Amino acid sequence: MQENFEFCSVDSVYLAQKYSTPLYVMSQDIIEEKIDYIKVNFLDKYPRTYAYYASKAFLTKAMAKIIKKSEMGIDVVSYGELYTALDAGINPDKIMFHGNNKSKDELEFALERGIGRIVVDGISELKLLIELAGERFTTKILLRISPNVEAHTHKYISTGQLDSKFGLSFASKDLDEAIELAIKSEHIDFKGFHFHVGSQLFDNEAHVESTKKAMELIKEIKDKYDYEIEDLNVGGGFGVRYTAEDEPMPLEYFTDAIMEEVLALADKYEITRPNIFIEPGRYIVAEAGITLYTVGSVKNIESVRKYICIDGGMADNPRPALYQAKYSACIANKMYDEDTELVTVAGKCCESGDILIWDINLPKVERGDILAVMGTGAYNYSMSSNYNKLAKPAVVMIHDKEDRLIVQRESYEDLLKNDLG
Ligand SMILES: Cc1ncc(COP(=O)(O)O)c(C=O)c1O
Ligand SMILES: N[C@@H](CCCC[NH3+])C(=O)O
Repeated sequence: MQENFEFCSVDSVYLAQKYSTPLYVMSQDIIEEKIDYIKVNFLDKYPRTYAYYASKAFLTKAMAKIIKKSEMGIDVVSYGELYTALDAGINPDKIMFHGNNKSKDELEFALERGIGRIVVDGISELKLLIELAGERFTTKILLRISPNVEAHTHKYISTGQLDSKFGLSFASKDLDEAIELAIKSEHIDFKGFHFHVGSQLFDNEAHVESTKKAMELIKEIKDKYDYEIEDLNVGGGFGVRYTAEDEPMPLEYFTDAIMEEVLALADKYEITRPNIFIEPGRYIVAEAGITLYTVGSVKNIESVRKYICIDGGMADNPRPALYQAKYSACIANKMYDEDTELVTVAGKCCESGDILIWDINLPKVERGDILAVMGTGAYNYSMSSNYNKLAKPAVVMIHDKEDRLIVQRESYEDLLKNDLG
């Protein structure tokens, strides 16, 4: 009897038949293992440390509920993410609100709901927030700094360099002005700084360099204003394995190095060690997800390339098109076939760039086979679109070998529901 690919002990071909394809499959067990790892290797290891899940990586009500029952807080960047987190019952105090262009409505909503910390991205946002807070609210804020460091990753997911749309540039006039304003304003409670240097990082240099700069800034503020900075949020960015060539480092390679700097510099500068926050997104969910597709057309251009075409593509996973991201995959119903051939996995959108995987060895593929793409838990569902009027796939959650539909497949009525004709 032929054996199929199992994901967390559940037959993936059975899932494809039960829920149809394309299908996102997430594992609650893997997500909880990752959260537990953060707890043991960071939160329990160092006092006054906090972890916030960067919900842009993957957010549904079921995911928010997993975070709610963990020790973690949640990072949101829009009204939509904030609304989802609150709807799932997350305590507003455990929400960190980010974004490089928060609207007046978003800020007002955050103030009214008593969101834990607002990460202010620039001087104009700070002024707006102070005005909105007025006499009615006092809110805790962090200032996002752009520490002017190079992170070794794709240009589009590098965020800590000088020329960046995020944060207040390190050692700039705007930053000096923002610090002074934040300290003097009675309507906000200035807690500290945030930086996020980039995503899918395999080395810790950018984090360490930025930590040094932030600690120096904290000392300068103590000297100049006799003001004690309490919080330092060092962002996320911890890389994961997508293919066998990737060599991700364990979380503590980043966090231990950051804490080492923080502790040494707090001693050296004779300042109180700040509370340290991290914000992992991809690290928690990427490897907890797979996507299942059905193979349709198979096209062989002799001596050039063999394409296998699937029923999804850049609409459900734009990462290969955007960042030349690489993925591994298998034919779920031919798991143990040893006779393989080199093929290219193409999506069904009307774009030549809609290629999910260039060059992968797979067993002889035929129409109707099920392709399982690994490591799609982060920035796939959350970045999906309806391009070519494709309906967004369903999401299934596996927990203790049981499968549960957590997001329904979009219907064609859904696609037209806001279209007034
Ligand atoms: C402010 C902020 N925090 C956290 C993250 C999470 O990053 P990652 O998914 O790489 O951990 C991001 C996204 O890159 C971000 O912009
Ligand atoms: N969307 C990006 C990462 C998010 C960056 C957010 N600052 C990716 O898929 O790799």
